[in-house]
Amino acid sequence: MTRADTHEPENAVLREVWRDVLRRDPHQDFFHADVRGMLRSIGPVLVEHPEYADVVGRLCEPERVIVFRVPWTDDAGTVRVNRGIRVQFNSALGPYKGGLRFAPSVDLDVIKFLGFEQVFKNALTGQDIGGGKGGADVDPKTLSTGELMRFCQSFATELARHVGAAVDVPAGDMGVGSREIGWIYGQYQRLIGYHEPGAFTGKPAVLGGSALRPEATGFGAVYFTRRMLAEQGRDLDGARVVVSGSGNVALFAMEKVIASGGTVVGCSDSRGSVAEPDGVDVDALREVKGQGGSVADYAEKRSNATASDGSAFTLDCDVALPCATQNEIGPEEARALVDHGCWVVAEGANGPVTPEAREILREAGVGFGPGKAANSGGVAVSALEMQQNAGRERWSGEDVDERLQTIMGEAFDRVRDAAERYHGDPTDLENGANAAGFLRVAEAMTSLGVV
Ligand SMILES: NC(=O)C1=CN([C@@H]2O[C@H](COP(=O)(O)OP(=O)(O)OC[C@H]3O[C@@H](n4cnc5c(N)ncnc54)[C@H](O)[C@@H]3O)[C@@H](O)[C@H]2O)C=CC1
Ligand SMILES: O=C(O)CCC(=O)C(=O)O
Repeated sequence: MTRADTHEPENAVLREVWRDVLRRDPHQDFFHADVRGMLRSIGPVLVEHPEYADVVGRLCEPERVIVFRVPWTDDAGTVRVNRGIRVQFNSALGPYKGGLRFAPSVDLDVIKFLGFEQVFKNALTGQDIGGGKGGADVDPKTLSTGELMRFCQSFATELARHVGAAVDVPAGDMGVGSREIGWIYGQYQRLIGYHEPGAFTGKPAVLGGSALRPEATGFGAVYFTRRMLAEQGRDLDGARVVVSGSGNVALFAMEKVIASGGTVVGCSDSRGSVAEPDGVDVDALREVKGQGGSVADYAEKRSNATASDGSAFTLDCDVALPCATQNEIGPEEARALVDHGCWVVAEGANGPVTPEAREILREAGVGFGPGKAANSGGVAVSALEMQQNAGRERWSGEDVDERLQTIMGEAFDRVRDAAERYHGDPTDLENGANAAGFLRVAEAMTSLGVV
C-alpha cells in the first residue's frame, strides 16, 4: 500500500486526531490512507458545524475489534488454524453492517480500512445501518468444498457470540458468496437454536436472501456511473468500458453496462487481463470462471480476445470500472487512462484507486466516483434484505431494482450537493462522499451523547 499523505491537517483538532491514529497503530498503512482522506474532506464541514469536532477522534477508533482463532481439519486429517477478525466500527446509525472477506491478504489493517469505509458508505445509502467488516486470512480457492464448509462452521462458531439481527449483521465480500453465508448462517442457527434470518444478509434465496442482492453492487455501480456521465452530458450507450475482476461485482457490472448499450472491451482476474474490442461475452466468461478457469482460459475460446499478464487499465476505454480489489489503479494505470481520454473512473471495488492515481485523474479532469458511494448498492440491498426478513416479506427483483435505483440516485445527489457546498465543486465526488457520510454519522453520534 502506498503510504498515506504525511502532511498534517491544518485544523488543530484534525491534526491531533491524525497524530493519535498514527501513534496508536503505526503500521496500518491502508487504514491511515483512508483516515487521511476523510480528515482532508471534513475540514470545511467543521467550519459550518464546529459542534461535530469532538466526534472525529471517536469516529477513527473502532467501537470493538474481535480477533479469534479459527481451527479446522483439512481433508488429509491435519489440523489447521487461521485468524478470524471482526471490526465493529460504528453503531451510531444502526447495527454494525458489512461483509466478510476470505483472502490470504486479510489482516487487521485491511479490515480496519474496509470497516472505516463501510461506516460512511452505509451512511450514504440513507439506511439505518452502522459499519463493520470482517474476514479471515484463508484462501478459499485452495480448499475443497468440504474443507470450506468446515472452515465456515468453525469461523461461525466464534462469530456467533458477537452478531445478531439487532447487533451486527455480516454479509459476503471477496471470497464469500451466498453459499458460504448459507453455511455460516446454518452454524449460527444451530448454536442459537432458533431462526434469525436477519442476522446475515446475502443468504441464498431459499433462506430469506433478497432478490437482486448478488447483482446489487455491480448494478448499483453502473447506476452511479450513469449519473456521473449524465452530469457530463454523456451516457453509456456506445461507450467502451473496462471492468476489472471477474467475480461477483465485476460480472454483474458488465451485465448492466451491456444492458445500458456499452461494450465491455476488457476484463481481468488475479492472474491477468483480456482485451476484447468486440465486447466480452459475460455468459461465456461466467461459465469459464464457474468451472475454475481464468480469464486467459476464456480468451482461448474467443476468436478476437487477447490475454496478457498486464493490467486491463492500460487498454483504450471511455469508462473504467475497477471491480476487483484495492490498489489496482496506481499512477501508471491512471496516466494510461488519462492518455486514452477516459471520461470516468468509478470504484466498484473498495479502494482500487490509490491516492496518487486519484490525484492524477483529478488534475486531468477525469470524473472519479469513490467506492463508498459508487459501490454502496450492495450494502443498500442488504439493508433491504434485513427489512424483508424483519417483516417476513419477499419483494420481487423488479421492486428491489426500483428501490436500488432510487437509493443510488439519492446517494449521488447527497454526494454532489456536499461536494458543491463544502468544496465548491460539484464534480469533486470524493470530498463530497466523505463530507456527506461524515455529516450523517456525526449527527447520530452527537444525538446519542458521548458514545
Ligand atoms: N460483494 C459485494 O457485495 C461487495 C463487494 N465490494 C468490493 O468489490 C470487490 C470485489 O468483490 P467481489 O466481486 O465480491 O469478490 P469476488 O471474490 O467475487 O471477486 C473478486 C475478483 O477479483 C479478482 N482479483 C483479485 N485480485 C485481483 C487483482 N490484483 N487484479 C485483478 N483481479 C483481481 C479475482 O480473480 C476475482 O475475479 C472487493 O473490493 C469488495 O470489497 C464492495 C461492495 C460490496
Ligand atoms: O452487504 C453488506 O453488508 C456488505 C457489503 C460490503 O461488504 C461492502 O459494501 O463492502
